[in-house]
Amino acid sequence: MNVRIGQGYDVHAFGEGDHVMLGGIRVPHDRGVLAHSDGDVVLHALCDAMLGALALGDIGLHFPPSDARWKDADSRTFLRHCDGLLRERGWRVGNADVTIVCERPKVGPHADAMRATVAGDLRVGLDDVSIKATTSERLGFTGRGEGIAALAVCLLVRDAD
Ligand SMILES: Nc1ccn([C@@H]2O[C@H](COP(=O)(O)O)[C@@H](O)[C@H]2O)c(=O)n1
Ligand SMILES: C[C@@]1(CO)OP(=O)(O)OP(=O)(O)OC[C@H]1O
Repeated sequence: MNVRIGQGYDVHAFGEGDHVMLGGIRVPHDRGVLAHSDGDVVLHALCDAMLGALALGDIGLHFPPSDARWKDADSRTFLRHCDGLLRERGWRVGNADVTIVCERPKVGPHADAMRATVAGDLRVGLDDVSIKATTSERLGFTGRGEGIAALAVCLLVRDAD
């Protein structure tokens, strides 16, 4: 079996709003995020990890913020598109691991719903997708509640020729 690995990172600032989209799930919060799309840092970091594993550029290359088509877009569209790019080259996600960094909202109660949504979109098993969270102990921009960040690592697999 052939393997490739990629990593991704994304940040969005908090702004006015009543929810944040994380891993395709609407998480109630007293803030929203500032973004061109729905601002889902989990899916953006994951897309970048998937694209990075095959050196296919990054999310901004495939979905430019200058393109009005992606205004308020559902980031699951990006995820499914990236999955298609991998699969048409013979690859699929082996497993992915995401860490969300924020003081709030509390991610734990929503993590399994996010995993199920992502696993469904990637057509992989639930156990192939990990989504977890940490605070930054009130340090830095996430610690001050100015924004939310996510880091993703993704292994791609392809059956040997
Ligand atoms: N936004 C968050 C942050 C953390 N968690 C959970 O709390 C645990 C403790 O966080 P520390 O930063 O103090 O280590 C963490 O392991 C997560 O399980 C969360 O759900 N949402
Ligand atoms: C997702 C895109 C879509 O235009 O815009 P944003 O929602 O602002 O998110 P970002 O993480 O900055 O990635 C760039 C863009 O591809």
